[in-house]
Amino acid sequence: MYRVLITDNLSPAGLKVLEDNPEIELDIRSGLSPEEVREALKSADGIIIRSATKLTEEVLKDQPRLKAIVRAGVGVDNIDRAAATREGIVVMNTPAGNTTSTAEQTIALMMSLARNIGPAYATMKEGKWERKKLTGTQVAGKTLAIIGLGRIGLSVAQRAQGLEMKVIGYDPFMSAERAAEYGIELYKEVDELVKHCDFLTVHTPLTDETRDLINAERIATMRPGVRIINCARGGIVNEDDLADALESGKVAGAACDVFTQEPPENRRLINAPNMLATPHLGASTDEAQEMVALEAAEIISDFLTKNEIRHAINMIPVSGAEMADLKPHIELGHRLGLFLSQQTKGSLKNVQIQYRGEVAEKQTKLITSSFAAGLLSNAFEADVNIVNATVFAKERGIDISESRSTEAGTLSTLISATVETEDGKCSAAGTIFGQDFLRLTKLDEFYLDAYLDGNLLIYRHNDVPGLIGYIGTVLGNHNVNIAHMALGRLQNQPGGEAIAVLNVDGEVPEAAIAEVSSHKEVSCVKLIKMPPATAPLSWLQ
Ligand SMILES: NC(=O)C1=CN([C@@H]2O[C@H](COP(=O)(O)OP(=O)(O)OC[C@H]3O[C@@H](n4cnc5c(N)ncnc54)[C@H](O)[C@@H]3O)[C@@H](O)[C@H]2O)C=CC1
Ligand SMILES: O=C(O)C(=O)COP(=O)(O)O
Repeated sequence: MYRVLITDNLSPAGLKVLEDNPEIELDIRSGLSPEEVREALKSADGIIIRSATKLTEEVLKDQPRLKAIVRAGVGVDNIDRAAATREGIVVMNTPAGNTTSTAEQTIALMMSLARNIGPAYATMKEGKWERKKLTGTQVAGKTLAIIGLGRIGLSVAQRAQGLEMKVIGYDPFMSAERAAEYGIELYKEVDELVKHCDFLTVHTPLTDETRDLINAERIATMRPGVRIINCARGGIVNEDDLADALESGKVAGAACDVFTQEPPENRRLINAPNMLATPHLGASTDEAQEMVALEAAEIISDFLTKNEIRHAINMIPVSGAEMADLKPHIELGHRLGLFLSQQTKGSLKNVQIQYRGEVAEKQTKLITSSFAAGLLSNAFEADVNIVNATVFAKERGIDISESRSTEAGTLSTLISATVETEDGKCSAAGTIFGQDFLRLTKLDEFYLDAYLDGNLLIYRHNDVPGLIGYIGTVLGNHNVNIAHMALGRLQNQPGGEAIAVLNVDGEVPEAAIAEVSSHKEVSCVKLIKMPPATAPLSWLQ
């Protein structure tokens, strides 16, 4: 049974999907302190949040059970993404469900600013009738500047065009041709754009580049009487600079749905003249909430029960069907990594992985991550998995590169890995027989056909008669049963160097290893421990 924690208000439609899933148990709590969220997460496989719950590094640290965070909405700035990745937790969101509602909120705020709806209502409540003072401005024929032409920005553009506004925009990731298809005149510089508008709205995420994007310097270059709207994230428009500009009258009106601190304790901006504020209501419609809740519920269920990764922020997305197809390859990658971690000595420098044949057409990045997880799994106390392994490798200066060729060799699929340490190089290659029989097909320069599970006794030897009998007798004397044996000869030639990989049942006593090593034709004896064939990866069930 998977346990899903929900700490923010989620629409009943989404809750029902989860309640109806027999594999999921819900833990719904709200108003938790960060410490309480941390405690509650200890017994959760996944969590669904909106913008109120803050998943900081402290909250996410040491949460071995937690596998996924789903944000029922767009913004993930309340989640420490780097910390989640390090802890091996997948972060996913529901990007499209609240686009229309947030665009409508932006238009509603723009119209309210244009027609002084806020002060008109407030003064009426006070018993006043101030018609002249509250004369507004028409939006038709005016220019709206949109910064950030993503889902919401474009949706605002379409609506504004319906209101007969001219729309200009800035987005470094949008081409002028594509902007033109939406009837938007694209500016190359934000500094130029802000000079040419009557209304300005921001629809970017909050990043290092967008923090304080609208500041005193840029406001100074704007048309007098410009009106500014922020329905994206607090901090994209500098709050103090906006308050100054409202007080001076340079900005005729501003509307914010989002704030650097929510709820805002600093009331200066809220109390500034001609300021309209709403408490982060962009996505708060029945329709948007139902859509994001349903999608969040599906995402967490499909992730936990089918390994599907949808709308991931810190990983490559993969559908359930793709994951089912990838599963044996991910297992093989992991086992090759685990195998090589025990074969090599000295600190790791770099790793090269080569994908050949059918596997080269798949999401090899995930297989590489899985290989890295296997390679590093014995090196860390923390759980190393497909989400965090390459981050750990990078942090340790281990360079992992991959190459692909769809041209098949003798095997239809082949994953080969070479690990270089300060002590030298070691390589191994593997394939999949049938659906999911994993095989080691090459070890250094020796071709063979060995299992990749259980206890493997490996030794190098000279290819002489009688050796197999000797090894069998030694192991037999120590009550060790041989389940499978694979031999590989250098260039497949008799009488030269050879390697043996023996699958043995149970442990091999030190004395047996010493006896095998003592044979004059034998060298490099090693016992490698692999998981049983039937043990799936804990993060891939
Ligand atoms: N008020 C509310 O309740 C809601 C707020 N939001 C917020 O609205 C914002 C936009 O959301 P979506 O349109 O869904 O995201 P999106 O990812 O579709 O669009 C963001 C756009 O910003 C652009 N961008 C990134 N850096 C930029 C920069 N430095 N300058 C100009 N453009 C830049 C990107 O190229 C992209 O086109 C997000 O911050 C999101 O958190 C979203 C939903 C509800
Ligand atoms: O989706 C977003 O980015 C939002 O800002 C909506 O936030 P909410 O889910 O309403 O707390």
